[in-house]
Amino acid sequence: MAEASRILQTTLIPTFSQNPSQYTIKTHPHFYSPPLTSKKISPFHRIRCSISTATETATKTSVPWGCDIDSVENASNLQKWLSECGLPPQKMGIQRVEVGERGLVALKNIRRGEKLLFVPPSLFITADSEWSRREAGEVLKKYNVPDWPLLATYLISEAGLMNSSRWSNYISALPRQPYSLLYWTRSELDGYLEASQIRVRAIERINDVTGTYNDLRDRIFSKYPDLFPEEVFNIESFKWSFGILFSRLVRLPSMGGRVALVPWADMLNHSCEVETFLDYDKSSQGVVFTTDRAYQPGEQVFISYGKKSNGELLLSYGFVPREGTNPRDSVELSLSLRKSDKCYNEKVEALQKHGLSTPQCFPLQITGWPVELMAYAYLAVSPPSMRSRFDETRWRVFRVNLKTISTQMAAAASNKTTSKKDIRYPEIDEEALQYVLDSCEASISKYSKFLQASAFRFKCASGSMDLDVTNPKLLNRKLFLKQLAVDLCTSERRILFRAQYSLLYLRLESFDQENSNLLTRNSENYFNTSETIKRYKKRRIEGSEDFRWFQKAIQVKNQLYIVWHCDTNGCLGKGEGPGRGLGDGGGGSGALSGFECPEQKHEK
Ligand SMILES: C[S@@+](CC[C@H](N)C(=O)[O-])C[C@H]1O[C@@H](n2cnc3c(N)ncnc32)[C@H](O)[C@@H]1O
Repeated sequence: MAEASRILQTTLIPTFSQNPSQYTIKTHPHFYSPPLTSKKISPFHRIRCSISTATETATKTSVPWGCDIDSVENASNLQKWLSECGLPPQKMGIQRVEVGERGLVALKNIRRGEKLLFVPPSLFITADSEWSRREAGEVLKKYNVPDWPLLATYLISEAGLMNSSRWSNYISALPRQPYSLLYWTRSELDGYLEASQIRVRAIERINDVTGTYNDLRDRIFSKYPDLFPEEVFNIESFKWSFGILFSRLVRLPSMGGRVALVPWADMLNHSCEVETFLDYDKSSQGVVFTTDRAYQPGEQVFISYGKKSNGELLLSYGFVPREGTNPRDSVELSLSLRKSDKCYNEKVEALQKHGLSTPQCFPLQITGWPVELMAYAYLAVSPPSMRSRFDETRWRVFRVNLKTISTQMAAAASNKTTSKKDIRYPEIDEEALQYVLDSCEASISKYSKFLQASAFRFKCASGSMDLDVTNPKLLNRKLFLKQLAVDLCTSERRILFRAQYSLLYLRLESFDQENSNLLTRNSENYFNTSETIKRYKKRRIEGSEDFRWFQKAIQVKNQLYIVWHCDTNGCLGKGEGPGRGLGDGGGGSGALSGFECPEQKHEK
């Protein structure tokens, strides 16, 4: 299934929430997803974002410029034109590729550590680029329009001039209609991405784009209709230009973080397996990247778009990497205070002091989560008797407790022995763990509901339609969007399963001192062997709380096994141990690496 999304890659929009949560995963200084509006430099931070995406019609219109997303012909013309304009001879050529539709492919042997591209600044499009219609540019500057809306308008202005624009060869090679989240209807977002927090971010972005366009129209375009005619400067063309910026704009660290469209360099596709990124090279005076692996002729050359989660990649670039290949993958877990909490208001205040709110999203990664998540959980479960400790001092105490928990988590993740004295938690620790577990479970069940329903519908659809999934043009739009959503939800649910497993492990450790030796000595089989269950039964009364926990852990462990082995590949491959499928880059040691399930033994 992930195959379809690999073939049908889309162009989507990146982060430009005006108040990004402090807990969003930091991104790489690369293909850039900055705020659309900047409070510092722009009067546009007042932009109205009340427009809803509730249009129920899928996009009917597309702009009259650009090309089909897989048109190599237009891209070859682009290369020819760029060479005439000073692009030096390249070791790569544009071709149709398996990953990303079009991409740059090695024409010769390329060594590791080699510098490639050398696109000179005269070929960049930046906020300072000269406008073919000078008066239009002057008007926008007079209104101090920030970089993003300025560049979006610039692109439309040049595109509208067709062949008389200096950039016509570049614009002709850009996709006419990126498969952008901007083109998803509200009901598609609600229906396919309900379980994922990406849905909310997509809606915010759509509203931001629409709000920005409305603001430009009301404040500027309507006053200069000759310079900004509505036939050209309309919401469709803005969706297009923002879609292009979101998926192609580059931030250049060596140019002080300047953002630019860099023709040719923006034909490179992303791989989670490389780390190299585009930057300006002062010595050669051009945009370059340095390969971090060798390529043979015919191989596609990749760069990294940054340390982004699968959700962020979908949001910004319209694709979901192949399952288990993104070591930076993360999922946002939403935590909130209970409305019935007697100390609700005091707790909200305490959260505010730390820049948090209710609900609050925290990124869970395969390797862990921010300490603030557990601090939040502590606060959420604190009884009224702890009222005096909701303040900052108490918050620090929470963090101290968290150190113990983090140590335990790390130990759980590497199957290492933990010292017994660390394992004792006060009552509230267990409650806090339970609170996070409940949130994980609630989130998992949303994902499972969607995935189960999708699996059923896919079965029905593929039975009734003869779908050629290798041809994007033949694939039904809805099936395609749903497949992207399935890929995303599958990867996000796996991280939640992992977190749930780690929490269960901790919970078991915390209230079963007696068995900690057994646990650490024999952790590989702790959740699985009948031997362990027998020992447990001997020591514990069946039906006791910790026995129930133990059963639950086995259940989760089995779920994980199924998810990692059957969901993705549909088979249990030799050497595909659970640690592998967790996005640890294929070499990391996941909490479950080394665990063996009966099925796996059988497979071997
Ligand atoms: C900077 S452009 C790269 C060039 C693009 N393939 C083209 O033909 O114009 C970014 C877009 O390429 C596609 N892309 C990049 N990396 C990809 C990947 N690993 N898998 C699928 N699509 C990818 C996505 O559509 C993304 O929005």
